[in-house]
Amino acid sequence: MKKISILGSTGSIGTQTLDVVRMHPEEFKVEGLSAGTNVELLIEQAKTYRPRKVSVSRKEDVDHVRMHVPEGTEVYYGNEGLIEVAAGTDADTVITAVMGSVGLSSTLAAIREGKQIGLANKETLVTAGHLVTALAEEKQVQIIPVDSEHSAIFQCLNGEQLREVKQITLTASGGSFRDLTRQQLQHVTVEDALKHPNWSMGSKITIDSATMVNKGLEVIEARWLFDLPYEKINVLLHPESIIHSFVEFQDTSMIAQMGNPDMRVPIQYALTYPNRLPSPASSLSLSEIGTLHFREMDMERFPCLKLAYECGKIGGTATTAFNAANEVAVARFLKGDISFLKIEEIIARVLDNHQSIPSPDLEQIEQVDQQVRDIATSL
Ligand SMILES: NC(=O)C1=CN([C@@H]2O[C@H](COP(=O)(O)OP(=O)(O)OC[C@H]3O[C@@H](n4cnc5c(N)ncnc54)[C@H](OP(=O)(O)O)[C@@H]3O)[C@@H](O)[C@H]2O)C=CC1
Ligand SMILES: CC(=O)[C@@H](O)[C@H](O)COP(=O)(O)O
Ligand SMILES: [Mn+2]
Repeated sequence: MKKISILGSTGSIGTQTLDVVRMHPEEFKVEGLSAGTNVELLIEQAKTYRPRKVSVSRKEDVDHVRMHVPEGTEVYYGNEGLIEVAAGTDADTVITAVMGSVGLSSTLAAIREGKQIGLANKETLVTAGHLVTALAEEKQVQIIPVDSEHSAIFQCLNGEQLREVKQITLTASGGSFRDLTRQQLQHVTVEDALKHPNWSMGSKITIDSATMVNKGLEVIEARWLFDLPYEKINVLLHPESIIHSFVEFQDTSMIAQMGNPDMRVPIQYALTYPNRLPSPASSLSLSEIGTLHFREMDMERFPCLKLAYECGKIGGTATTAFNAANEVAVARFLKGDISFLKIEEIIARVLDNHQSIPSPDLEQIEQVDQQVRDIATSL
C-alpha cells in the first residue's frame, strides 16, 4: 500500500487525486491533506480519508477545522502547515497540486525527507527548477510528472536514453480564445476566458491556457524534468487535446501518447508508475474522432510563449520573474481589476526591467518573487 500526501487536496488536481484513491482503496492510504480556504471540503475529505495531518492557509480557520476532523488528525496552518503535510508524515509520495509558487518550500521539504514527488505544481519548477532538481538528485528522489504533456513525454521516453532524443513536442489546445484575433482579444471577459475548450481545471491555469503562458510554463517545466535544451523543446497547436505530446528520436521515429482529456490518467500513472491500473477515464475511439488537427504556433499571436522561451534561455531569476508577474496579473484579471491583454503587458514590462541573477539561491528567489509581485501589483 502506497502512503500519500496531497498538497492542494481541495483543488481540481487534488480532488481528482482523491478520485483515483477512491477507485483503488486497497492501493493507497492518505497521510496528509492541505487546503487553502475551502475548509468545509477539507473537513469532508478528512472524515473520509482520515489523514494524520491536515493544513489550511489561515490561522483563523484552525479551531473550526479542529472541531470537525476525526480525533487523531492534527491541524496546521500557513506555510509551516504545508511543510508538515509535505514532509512531516509517513507518506512515500507527495502530490504537489497547490496553485502557484507558494508550493516551493513545501516541495523542497518533501524532497529533503526523501518523498517521491508527483508534480502538478509546475510553477515550482519554473521559479526554482535548478534547486528542486538538484535536491531531488542529491536525495535520489524521483519527480514524476502529473501535467498531461509531461506525463505523455515521460511515458513516450519510457526510460530511453536522453541522447536518443532528437526533439520533444508539447501540444497546446490554444485555450479559450484560440481562434480570436488580437484585435478581438481587447474586449474579452473573465467569464469567457474561463471556458476552456477541452479541460475542466482551476481558474488560474485556465487563464494561463488562454494567454499561452501555460505552454510557456510547460516548456520551462520540460527543460527541468527532462534535462533538455530549449532548442529541443517545441510547441504545436492541437485543438483537440487528444495527442498529449510526443517525442521524436534520432532515427526519426516518433512516439506519441494519446487519450481523451482526463487528468485522472496522468495522476494515477504518477501514483502507480511503473505499473498501470484500470481507470475511470473513458477509452478513446479514434474512429469516432475521425480527424485530428495540428498547426504551427504563431508567436506574434501568442507573445507570452515567446517571452517564456526568452526567459528560459536567459535562466537565473528570469523565469522566477516571469512566473511571479504572471501570478499577480492573472489574480488581478480574475478580480476584474485589469483587462485580458494587460496580463501580457504586465509580464513584458516586468521582464523589460528585470536583471536576471544567475544561479540564485532560495533566499534570492524569494526576494525576486516578492519584488516582482510588488511591481506587478502597481502596474
Ligand atoms: N487542473 C488541471 O487539470 C491541471 C493543473 N496543473 C497544475 O496543478 C496545480 C493546481 O492546479 P488546479 O488544481 O487546477 O488549481 P485549483 O485552483 O483548482 O486548486 C489549487 C489548490 O491549491 C490550494 N491553494 C491555493 N492557494 C493556496 C495557498 N496560498 N496556500 C495553500 N494552498 C493554496 C487551493 O485551496 P482552496 O481551494 O482550499 O483555497 C486548492 O486546493 C497548478 O500548478 C496547475 O498549473 C497542471 C496540469 C493540469
Ligand atoms: C491538463 C493540462 O495538462 C493542462 O496544462 C492543459 O495542458 C491545458 O491545456 P492547454 O494549455 O494546452 O490549453
Ligand atoms: Mn498541461
